[in-house]
Amino acid sequence: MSTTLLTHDELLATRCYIDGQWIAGIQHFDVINPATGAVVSSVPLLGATETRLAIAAAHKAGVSWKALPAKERSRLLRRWFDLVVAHTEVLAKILTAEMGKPLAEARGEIAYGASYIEWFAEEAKRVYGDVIPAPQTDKRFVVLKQPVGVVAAITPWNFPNAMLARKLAPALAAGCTVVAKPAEQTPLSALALARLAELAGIPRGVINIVTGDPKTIGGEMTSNPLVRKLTFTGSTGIGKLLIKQCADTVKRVSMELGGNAPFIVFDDANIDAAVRGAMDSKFRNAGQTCVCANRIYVQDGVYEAFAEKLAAAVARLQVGNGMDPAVTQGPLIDAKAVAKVQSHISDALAQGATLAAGGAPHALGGFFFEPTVLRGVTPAMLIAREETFGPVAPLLRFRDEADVIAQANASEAGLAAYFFTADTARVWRVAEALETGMVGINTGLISSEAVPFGGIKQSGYGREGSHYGMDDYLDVKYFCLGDLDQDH
Ligand SMILES: NC(=O)C1=CN([C@@H]2O[C@H](COP(=O)(O)OP(=O)(O)OC[C@H]3O[C@@H](n4cnc5c(N)ncnc54)[C@H](OP(=O)(O)O)[C@@H]3O)[C@@H](O)[C@H]2O)C=CC1
Ligand SMILES: O=C(O)CCCC(=O)O
Repeated sequence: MSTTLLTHDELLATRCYIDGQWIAGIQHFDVINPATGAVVSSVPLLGATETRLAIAAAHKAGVSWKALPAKERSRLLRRWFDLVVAHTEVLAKILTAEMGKPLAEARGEIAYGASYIEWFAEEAKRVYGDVIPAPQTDKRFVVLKQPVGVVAAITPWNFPNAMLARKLAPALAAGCTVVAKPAEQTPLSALALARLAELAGIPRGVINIVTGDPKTIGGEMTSNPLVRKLTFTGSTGIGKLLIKQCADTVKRVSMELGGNAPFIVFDDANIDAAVRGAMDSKFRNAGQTCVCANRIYVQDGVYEAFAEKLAAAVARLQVGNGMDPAVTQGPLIDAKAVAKVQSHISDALAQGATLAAGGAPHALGGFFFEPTVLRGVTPAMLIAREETFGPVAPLLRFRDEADVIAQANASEAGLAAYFFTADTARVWRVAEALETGMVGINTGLISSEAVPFGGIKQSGYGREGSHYGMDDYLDVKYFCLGDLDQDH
């Protein structure tokens, strides 16, 4: 593909994207770099009126978008994928500037987000129906899959590119059109993705991005009858609110909500591998990931060795501005996030836990926090009950398999779980017993475009990625063909 690449300034948005137009808006809000406090850009503060216009545009565009041959939608998605990959460096810099994660992780996120676009460009061509053998000879039963229609998408700040890409790509592949609201802290990655979609030739109105007030935008998205589906990634509290708001118009809903992942290290585990897994799972994105290890259970026999090795690995993390190539942990997203981490640590220390590493705001100030390891954590402590969403590894001790499974499952959340063991019989037993949508076995990294990402219990429903990910954007229709030959 020989397209001239857009520059950083050309991809750094100041406007929203509605019906193929870049809208300036009357009021604006600043996007702040969490590492420096500097203003990265300013984007429109839009509300219900503009959201309604975007929904109408998506509805209109849906007529021709769903009528395109799947192969043509696939071709456009593939072109978009190529453009995203070609712009990796610029997109990663915008992402790090607005969100704070280290540049290497931001590059990884761009590749990860793009992988969903590539995957669903391929899946677009494979939306198969079904023919069901009928119990009567004069009937035929046929099942067809059709796009849901207009989709509203609300995404969080922790993966501002990938969380949107993995909603947009299957929706578009299925023949749906989308109105998306990115998090206020990180709208720039979303708008940059839309700019590249425009460049790829995805028609006007198919993707619309609205930035601004969450309550009024969310209110319009959930009440407007033209919206047939809401897909949300974010906190469990806001997810529950949006489910209630969608009830009046009976919209289909997908929810990727908070987790409280147990990470279990059995006596027979390879301890070095378990430490690597814990570093990946706990400290990726400074612990601001819904699938992060949140409760690390270590069996009696290896507790001391694991705690020592984990504390040593944590001490090697380099905290600082994510733009610096040496940095491996950026700032937290905001002051509220720092306060939550501090409150979890204080509560644990007050109840008898001890520090094996870190434990305080980082000397750099701002939203930087020391990577922390807490020993002697118990199930009663706040840190074991709530999602911390920060760089703190709480170590709990356990006796045996039955004990740890009971503790791991004693949570309202059910997103991800991890365990490390060398015992193959235990692999099946524990994987089946854990009450989560995803289980990592001898690994701390489970995400891929090829797998169904999602939770059970209060972590939500719906799946993103893999062929299951298409189902969230398709309605099933059944045809009953009767009286095949009326003369007989
Ligand atoms: N599952 C996950 O991946 C995530 C989990 N979390 C959890 O949630 C905690 C709080 O993070 P936070 O950013 O406040 O998460 P939120 O759930 O508040 O934010 C996620 C998205 O929802 C939007 N939103 C907020 N309120 C409304 C509303 N009333 N109607 C419609 N949309 C709304 C936000 O918009 P705006 O930014 O404009 O407020 C953002 O786009 C974290 O500490 C973490 O525990 C957070 C992010 C992701
Ligand atoms: O935190 C999330 O919401 C998603 C985590 C990123 C991933 O691994 O897919």
